[in-house]
Amino acid sequence: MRLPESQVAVLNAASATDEQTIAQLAEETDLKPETVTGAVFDLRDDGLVSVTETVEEDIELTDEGVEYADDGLPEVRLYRAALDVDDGESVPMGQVIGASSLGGPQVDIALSNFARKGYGRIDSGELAPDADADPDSDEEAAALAALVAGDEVTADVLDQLESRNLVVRHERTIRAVTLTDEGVTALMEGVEAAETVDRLTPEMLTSGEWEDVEFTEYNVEADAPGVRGGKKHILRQTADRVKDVLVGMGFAEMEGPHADADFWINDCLFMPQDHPARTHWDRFALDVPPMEDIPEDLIDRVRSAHLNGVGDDGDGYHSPWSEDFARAVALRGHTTSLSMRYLSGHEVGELEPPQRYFSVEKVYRNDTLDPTHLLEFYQIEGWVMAEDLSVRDLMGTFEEFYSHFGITDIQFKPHYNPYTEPSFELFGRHPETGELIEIGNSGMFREEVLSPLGVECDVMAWGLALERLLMLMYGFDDIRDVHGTMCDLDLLRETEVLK
Ligand SMILES: N[C@@H](Cc1ccccc1)C(=O)O
Repeated sequence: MRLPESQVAVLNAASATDEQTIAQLAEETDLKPETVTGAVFDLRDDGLVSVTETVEEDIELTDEGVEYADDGLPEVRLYRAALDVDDGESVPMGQVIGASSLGGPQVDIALSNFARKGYGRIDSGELAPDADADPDSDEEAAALAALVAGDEVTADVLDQLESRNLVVRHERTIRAVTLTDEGVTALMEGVEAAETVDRLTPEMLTSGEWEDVEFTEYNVEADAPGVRGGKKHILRQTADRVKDVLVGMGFAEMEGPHADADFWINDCLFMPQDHPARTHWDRFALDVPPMEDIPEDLIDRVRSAHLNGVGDDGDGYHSPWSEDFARAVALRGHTTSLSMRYLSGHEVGELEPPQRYFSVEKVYRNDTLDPTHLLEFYQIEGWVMAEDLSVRDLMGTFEEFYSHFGITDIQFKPHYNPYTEPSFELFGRHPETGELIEIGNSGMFREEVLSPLGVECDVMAWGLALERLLMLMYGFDDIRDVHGTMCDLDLLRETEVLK
């Protein structure tokens, strides 16, 4: 039998009784591992060898992990320093930190693990080490040492180390190769290397030799470095998908300014001017001239709703209402400003029911960045204007919308908004953590909102969080996995948004 040279080498090196890995065969044949892999696949396809694959996990200490393995965990060092400073009593934190020779971010790391791991209490600037704590039996320290020594550690402590970024895990496919009976027979009958070439050269072309050579077959299964081109961010891809779904449900898209007058962002929504959300704590005010282009008659009707309410038995806020305040420009904290612009007729003229509109756009809030909050995020805004709408219509719309994303267990909770009545929040269950997370807010616009806008029928409306939808779809639990410097590149590269 004639086979390509690399296959002959592998076949000779393989054994019918002992499994050999690609690495072992590469060593024995002096071929590159990828060449061996290619040869092995070809031999397997010809029935001459059999291959079993197992996935193994490689655990590697990060630089920080190596450092702690050498110098000790920061919390352990802090504990020992606390004992040194004072035998078991409570001591000022600054003094202990000074004595511990911990510096920079390690201080925070030490403090945050100190109490968690039972090394003592931290109380108004004092550290009280627990005399009974035993740093010598610190599980995490022991696990780091075991990993350095190449020993096994339990899954629990490994998870802990991974969550502290002290280790990273990689998966590796190990292929073990043995000769089949046919392989043994072929070897006994004699296997010779056929001349094969894996590339065409100019010389072969000019000499005409190319007509006679045997080409190595392509091995499309060989391990190869991944090629990564640019691609749309999964958030953007999901936004596009949301737009497709909503257009499919009969909605038209709204557009409008990111920086808008408070009038559209808040006043039209019957948000009292002294509402806490309207202070500089929550919004990003802009130092730009006030907005001129607001219909005067609408301003009059909104002012009157705030002062006196609407209808015969209406009631307003009876507190001052300032037009200057309403014209001031800020970054929108929700895209309900767009809904106000459209419902008022200011954007596309007066609208006759039924109507459906949506937007998938950015909003800005002066929140504190954490795993579920960003300062800028995307809202899926929407509303339906029609006669005789009910909360049942609203719920049904959400059920239909989310079902397009495979989410079928939405929960509803009564809520309060100054501009809707009734109102409710939407929750979805996180596929990994099992937690219920808030994914949106909604309701039926109240009379005080609709009447000044000149709308005479019902309007149901909502604002849903696009990033939260993504969390439910892809199971990550920190929004910073998809944004900013801490993002999870593998997640961003590998996640495919279904069309
Ligand atoms: N503006 C609300 C969402 C909402 C829109 C319309 C009606 C009711 C609620 C928010 O940002 O949370």
